[in-house]
Amino acid sequence: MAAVLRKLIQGRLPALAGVLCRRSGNEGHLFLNSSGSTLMQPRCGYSSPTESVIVEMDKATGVALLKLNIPPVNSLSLPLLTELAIVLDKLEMDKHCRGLILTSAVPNIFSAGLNLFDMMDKPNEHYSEFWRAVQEIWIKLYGSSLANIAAINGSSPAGGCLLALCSDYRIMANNPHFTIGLNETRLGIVAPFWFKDTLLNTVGKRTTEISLNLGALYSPTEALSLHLVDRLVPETQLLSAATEEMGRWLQVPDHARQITKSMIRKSTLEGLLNQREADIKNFVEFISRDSIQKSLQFYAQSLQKQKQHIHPPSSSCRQQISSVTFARSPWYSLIQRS
Ligand SMILES: CC/C=C\CC/C=C/CC(=O)SCCNC(=O)CCNC(=O)[C@H](O)C(C)(C)COP(=O)(O)OP(=O)(O)OC[C@H]1O[C@@H](n2cnc3c(N)ncnc32)[C@H](O)[C@@H]1OP(=O)(O)O
Repeated sequence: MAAVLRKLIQGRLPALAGVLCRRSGNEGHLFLNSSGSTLMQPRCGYSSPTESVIVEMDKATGVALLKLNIPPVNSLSLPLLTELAIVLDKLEMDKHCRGLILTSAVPNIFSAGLNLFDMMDKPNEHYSEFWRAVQEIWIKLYGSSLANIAAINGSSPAGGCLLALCSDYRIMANNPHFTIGLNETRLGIVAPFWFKDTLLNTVGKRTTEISLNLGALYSPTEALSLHLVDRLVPETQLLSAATEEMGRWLQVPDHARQITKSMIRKSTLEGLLNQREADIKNFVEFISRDSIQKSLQFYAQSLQKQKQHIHPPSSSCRQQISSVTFARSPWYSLIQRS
């Protein structure tokens, strides 16, 4: 099987070289680097030095529960992305690990998406390093050989939604106060093509068109109806539901599931793998523009102002927002006030 997977990556999926390939046996794990050469990796534990990524490994089932743990909102900062990348590599290398459940240790928030302050008022070198780290996480999660289930236990805008979209299956806590979606346009920024492709592969073209253009954030019920998530459960049952669902995925032999997953996601992954440097250059050029910086600053400030001055919208006001939910959008609040 190792030979089949290696051939698949080196030959038929050349651009996926660098995405992990696993093999059984006593000799450890096989990692194919971007030049196609093999590196032996020792087996290791999953400590994250700052505890910003907590991993609880169930040795009996081979399922790792990974909790993001950066209060207040699990924003994806450069240090968090770096730690997450290390943990994901370790899990991928562990031959006992077959499945990953991604969730949050922060109450009511899955992830607030990319850390706004990593995209503001920084030198271009920082933007470049940050964006490479964002790309890396997407490549590792979307290209993971593990069965991957997102247990979405809170709001999940923008990059937070992307994390969830990388999973094979999404279960969300059915709490009407939570929202999920790619809301980038609401910040005056643009979801990159690989964010768009990940959404497109999940919900189809028409929903992608509406969601991305409007920067829509959806309630769990709306997200379910659009197939942005696969199932809703009461908050208290989220982890047991994710564990039960994982059992279904692990009934399938790993090699068959992994090759099938590669086949389905290959072209999307190649879209970025073939032009990573150009994508970084594009991001740096875009994010460093004065107009974009002003937009982000305004957005970050309004998040803070919202907390200081604005009460949550009344239920009648929320109903008016209706199917495209802009709840929690500082822009919406500012429009309402003016
Ligand atoms: C060519 C391509 C170009 C560009 C592509 C770039 C792509 C970007 C994708 C992204 O992910 S952009 C980030 C988008 N994220 C958001 O819009 C989320 C904004 N946050 C919220 O809506 C809310 O904070 C929340 C629903 C997540 C949580 O609400 P709540 O529990 O009420 O917390 P607060 O709003 O009071 O926030 C607490 C604290 O956290 C700060 N914060 C919130 N989000 C972020 C963030 N993304 N990055 C950094 N910091 C964030 C917020 O300002 C508060 O800070 P305090 O100092 O006031 O405590």
